[in-house]
Formats: sequence, C-alpha cells, structure tokens
Amino acid sequence: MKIALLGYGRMGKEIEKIALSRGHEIVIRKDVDDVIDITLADVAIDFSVPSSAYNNITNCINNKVPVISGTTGWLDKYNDAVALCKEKNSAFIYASNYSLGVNIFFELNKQLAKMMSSLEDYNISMEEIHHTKKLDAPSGTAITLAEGIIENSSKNNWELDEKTSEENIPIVAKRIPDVPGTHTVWYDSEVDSIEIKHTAHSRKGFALGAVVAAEWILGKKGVFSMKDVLNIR
Ligand SMILES: NC(=O)C1=CN([C@@H]2O[C@H](COP(=O)(O)OP(=O)(O)OC[C@H]3O[C@@H](n4cnc5c(N)ncnc54)[C@H](OP(=O)(O)O)[C@@H]3O)[C@@H](O)[C@H]2O)C=CC1
Ligand SMILES: O=C(O)C1=N[C@H](C(=O)O)C[C@H](O)C1
Repeated sequence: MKIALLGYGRMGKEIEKIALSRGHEIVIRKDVDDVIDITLADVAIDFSVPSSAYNNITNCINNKVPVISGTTGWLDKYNDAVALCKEKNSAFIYASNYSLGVNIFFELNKQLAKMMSSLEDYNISMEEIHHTKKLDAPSGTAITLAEGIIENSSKNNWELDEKTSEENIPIVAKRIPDVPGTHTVWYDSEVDSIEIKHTAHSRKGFALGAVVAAEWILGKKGVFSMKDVLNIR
C-alpha cells in the first residue's frame, strides 16, 4: 500500500516505522503547507496540526484518496468533512485515539457511566496528562470520554476546570515532559471512589491502530470510526 503521511512529526515518524514493518511504502511526507499530488498515494494518514488538518483531509476527499485522521483540536469542522466525504463518495475516518486499549476503555467508560447515572452521591471528574509539546487541551481522547459520559448520564457538557459541578464534567489537563497520554475518570463519594484509567506507555499503540485503520479502509466508501475497524459491539 502506498501511504501519504500528512504530518511527519512524532506520530508521522512512528507510523512510518510500523507501516514499513508491515510491508507498506511511504510515497509522501508532508510537513508544511505546500502543494502535493495526493493521488500518488493509495491512502493518506493525517497526524498534523489543528490548523492544517481540515485542508489536508479535504484535499484527500476531493481527490478520492481514503484518509485516516488522528489530528485533534480541529473538530469544529468535522461535520463539514463528513458532508464533503458523502458528497464526493470518498472514505474517511477520524478517531481521537487509534489505540486498541483506548477504544476498549471508551466502551468501559460508557458502561460505567450508565451504571453510575442513578447514583447521586458520586461526583464525576476527569484528568488527562500529556507531554508539554501538546497544542490542544483538553485532549481529543478526554473529549471523547466526556461525550461517552454525557450520552449515558444527566451531565450536559464538559469544562476545563478543577471544580465539581452539578451539570458539567470537570476535566483537568496536565502537561508533564514526555508523557505519551494518560486518562483517568473518577467517581467520588463520601464513602469510596471508583477510578478507571488508561496509560499509554509509548506512541506505538496509536501508530499501529492508524496503520491498521489505513489497511482496513482501502476499497471502502463512507465515513467510519475505530469501532468499525476494530469491530467493537
Ligand atoms: N488520534 C490519535 O491516536 C493520536 C492523535 N495525536 C494527535 O496527532 C497530532 C500530531 O501529533 P504529534 O505527531 O505528536 O505532533 P508533532 O508536532 O510532532 O507533528 C505534527 C507535524 O505536522 C507538521 N505540520 C505543520 N503544518 C502542516 C501541514 N500544513 N501539513 C502537514 N503537516 C504539517 C508539523 O511540522 P512543524 O513542526 O514544522 O510545524 C509537525 O511535524 C496532534 O493533533 C495530536 O493531538 C497524537 C497521538 C495519537
Ligand atoms: O497529542 C498527543 O500526544 C495525543 N493526542 C491525542 C489526544 O488528544 O487525545 C491522543 C493521545 O492521547 C496522544
């Protein structure tokens, strides 16, 4: 498979290693806002920056090159990308987190939220910890976790805050050198606490998931998620 890497930073380089080890070829490495012939690639993988993700993705969709995006912090334009993909009959996946472990954690989080939804004595809170180079906060993964809780509880929204809140889920974002990504959800009452936590030990799991998604999407048309790729029910 000929792969275009849109974004050749920490993730782009990790994805390259995994892609080569699985017998794929990297035909484009894009790190700036320049013009490229995306049709040289069978599939594109975008791990770039929030300000360039939408243009990278729509360039692929317009040229009918299937695109996997992991870039976070651009989701105000997600619905436009979905509409364009349907209009052009192309193929697109966005996931805030491509690791298998986090996608299992997303489902566990929803189940726990459902079970906790009628227990009024518990206060919910979340924390995400990432390396100091991260541009966005809270992380895309933390937002997906919060959305999973909102779907399954009486909470209305999330907020970047330390305070407990009746309506919203407080998310604390910490930046510590070299941390690949740690996410925790707590339910605290006077008598006890329940905690679920995912700790990434490196970027390898994110990169492997992105390459698996790229292999999976080849030949398909539509807008998909990692639940489709991993067949999580
Ligand atoms: N979904 C997931 O599983 C994961 C998502 N991420 C997300 O992926 C993104 C990238 O993360 P990471 O690799 O750590 O970040 P990096 O900063 O290491 O890499 C981003 C790269 O994109 C480059 N870039 C800048 N402008 C463009 C452009 N117009 N087109 C293409 N590339 C461009 C940057 O170049 P320069 O430095 O010269 O500006 C940089 O090399 C982030 O949004 C992060 O949150 C990260 C890990 C997992
Ligand atoms: O920027 C990162 O590094 C990561 N970003 C993603 C996010 O925002 O959730 C995924 C992972 O946690 C690493």
